[in-house]
Amino acid sequence: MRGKEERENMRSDDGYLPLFETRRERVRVMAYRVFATTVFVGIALIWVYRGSHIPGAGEDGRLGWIGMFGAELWFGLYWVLTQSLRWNRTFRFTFKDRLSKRYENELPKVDIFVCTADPSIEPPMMVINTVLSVMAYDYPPEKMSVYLSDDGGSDLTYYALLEASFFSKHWIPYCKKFKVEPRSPAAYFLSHHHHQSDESQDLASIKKLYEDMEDRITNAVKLERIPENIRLKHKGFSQWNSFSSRKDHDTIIQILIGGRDMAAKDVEGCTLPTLVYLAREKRPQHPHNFKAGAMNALIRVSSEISKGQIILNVDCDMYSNNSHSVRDALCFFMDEEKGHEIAFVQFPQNFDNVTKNEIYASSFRVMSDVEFPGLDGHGGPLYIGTGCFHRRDILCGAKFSKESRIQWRRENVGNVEESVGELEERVKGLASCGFEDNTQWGREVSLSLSLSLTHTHTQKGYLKHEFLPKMGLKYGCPVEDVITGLSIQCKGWKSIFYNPARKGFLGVAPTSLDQTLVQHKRWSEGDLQILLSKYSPAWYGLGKLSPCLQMGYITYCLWAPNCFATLYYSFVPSLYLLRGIPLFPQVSNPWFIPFAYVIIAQYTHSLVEFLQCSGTVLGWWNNQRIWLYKRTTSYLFAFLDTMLLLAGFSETTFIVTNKVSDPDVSQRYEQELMEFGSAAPMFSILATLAMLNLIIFVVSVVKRSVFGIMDMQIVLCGVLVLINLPVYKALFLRKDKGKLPSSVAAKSVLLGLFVCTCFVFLF
Ligand SMILES: O=c1ccn([C@@H]2O[C@H](COP(=O)(O)OP(=O)(O)O[C@H]3O[C@H](CO)[C@@H](O)[C@H](O)[C@H]3O)[C@@H](O)[C@H]2O)c(=O)[nH]1
Ligand SMILES: [Mn+2]
Repeated sequence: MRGKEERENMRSDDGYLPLFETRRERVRVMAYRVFATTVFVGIALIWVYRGSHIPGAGEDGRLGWIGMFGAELWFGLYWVLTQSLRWNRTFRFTFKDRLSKRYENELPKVDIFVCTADPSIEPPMMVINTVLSVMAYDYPPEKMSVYLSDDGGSDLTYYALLEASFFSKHWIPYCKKFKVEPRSPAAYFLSHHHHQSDESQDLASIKKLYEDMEDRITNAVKLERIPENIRLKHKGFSQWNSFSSRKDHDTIIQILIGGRDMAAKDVEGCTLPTLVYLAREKRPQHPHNFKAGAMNALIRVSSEISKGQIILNVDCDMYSNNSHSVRDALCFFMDEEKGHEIAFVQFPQNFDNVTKNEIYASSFRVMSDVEFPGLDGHGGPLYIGTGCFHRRDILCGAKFSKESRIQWRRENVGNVEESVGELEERVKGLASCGFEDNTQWGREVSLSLSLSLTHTHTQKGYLKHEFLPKMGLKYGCPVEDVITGLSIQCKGWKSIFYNPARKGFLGVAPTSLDQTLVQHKRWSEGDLQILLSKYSPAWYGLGKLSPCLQMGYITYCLWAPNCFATLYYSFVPSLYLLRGIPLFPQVSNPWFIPFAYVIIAQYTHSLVEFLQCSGTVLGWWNNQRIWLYKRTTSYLFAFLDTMLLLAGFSETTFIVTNKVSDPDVSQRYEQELMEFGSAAPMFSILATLAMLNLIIFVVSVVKRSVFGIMDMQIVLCGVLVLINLPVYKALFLRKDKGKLPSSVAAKSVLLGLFVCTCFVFLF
């Protein structure tokens, strides 16, 4: 691989060795650029053909033709945008040995934020496995603090964390002794069947401890309450005495390990990382701003307890799979030459429950292996929420200046005399829901919100805590992460994408079609809102981001509007087939060549790219299906909802993804059987489109002699039928609970027939 890549800064002239290295592909990128140019010529020829062959007024198919022209213009222009992601792939490599040689005694403090929101769909056992995995990082424990933000305000989650704090005293020394990977106990026990003999004794006993803890927690979860004896033993539970509901309660905070009192030691006598539970105050009349609100409360609370200069954020389902990730991230931040420009280091989102052929396209392979390295070549990837290291000062709004260098100092925060109890009382106010009124925290995303917010900085606590120019994560957008990262990059900061061979984080991907589509609706809706907001990469980013990075952002922001061209393509040519009106050139026509070339070249390229990202052929095919489904449902709904939001008829929501599923749903997931199981409106759209194409395909095959001239239209219709096979199965053949209900079957058949009949006879 090496010869083909250009390697930067191996060693500068003065003999200085950098902490990380950057490699850019050269040969491959050049080859790709040539290929892309030929595809572009093809696309341009298609446009020329469409533009020069529009049927005259009154002729059959004029409207349909103009629509095709519109769709192909859109597809072509969108394709141009996506080229930015493939133009300059860049890969990063770290030198952790150099880091420890130079800085082992001056490593900065790191605060780790884990967010959870609902114990019923984010089980406490999963949450504490994530917490334990990050507590066990290979990093000086006295410099590490782990905060769990619980938007569910659940005493069950709190109880689980309390149990985890005891278990960590055994788990962390065990991990260090045997250099365990991964350091999430559940994942470790699952993957470790073989082990050395001297380890097996220890393994058996630590496993026993874990399972006992698991029993206690799952029992409490089943009972939905904490056993009385435990409740009485730990004073922390008293904070739930005044609790009325998860939407209405005081701040609950508990420093379980550490803080001022560094007495907490593990069984080997080593210090443990600080561990804090936080459920910020919630009141029904106060918008809580979802994850962004939780993160901002964490930023403030941690600034009084530990004030780590580096902040790592993970979702509660994303355990650390690599105990060196903190050191990897620091290699970027602490690099003497380039480190001071870097605002955040984003790891890819990987999942440990993706099946071989990823039926819901949830592995994001191409995104992690192609698109994000591509963005990294233009100034840095997007911030995508979990698995991201930030510099605290920048996350809080620091401006970029070329000269500024970072001081990696260890600060002692607060008053050393203060007891843990006093400290807890003091920081409670920082997590109250009124704290941010009249401050710059999370300020405006424009849209509807911007008008109602004022920018005065008069609140006392605000000034007192020196948060004046600081802001944190942005509110009002369902993808708080992307918009926050964008605003940081617009200030001139760089970001880094780091994708090591041993994955940094592993999470839980959705296991049903419904969840996948809802998640993508949230994402595409949020991205579209960004495009229309004050921070639009198109306008606001002008001159602040490199043009290629702007294009990269816009590709994601245009997910939602993408629905129209795809919807059009997925039924209009088929309907015209029924009427015998051709919308594509015949095979014998020279204009057929650009169509054939673009389609074949693009699909071959996408397949090869997917295989190079270690996917399977069937996985690629499944990806195409989900691509179609997202565009015809999630994106459409996201577009409509955004319009309603703009018109002031709806509010931003955040539907948390379910991380547990019934055993039979899981079983079908393992078998890669698509899970429908409800009559959701999105499924009706999918089923109707599928039925429509099936009906037309059958009719046109039967009457093949009549329609023989329209090969491309038949092929398109046939491919749509082929890709929809799982839908037909779910409509008519399956008996299990994951099938489509018969009401959807009836509706889609009737609607399909109705549309076809109307089209043939009425127009
Ligand atoms: O009111 C809320 C809602 C969510 N969360 C947490 O936010 C995280 C992400 O939620 P999830 O339902 O898992 O959404 P995903 O679509 O998987 O999340 C991706 O997309 C989100 C933006 O849409 C980002 O916030 C996430 O970091 C990113 O991983 C989870 O840990 C939740 O517990 C909260 O803390 N408070
Ligand atoms: Mn998630």
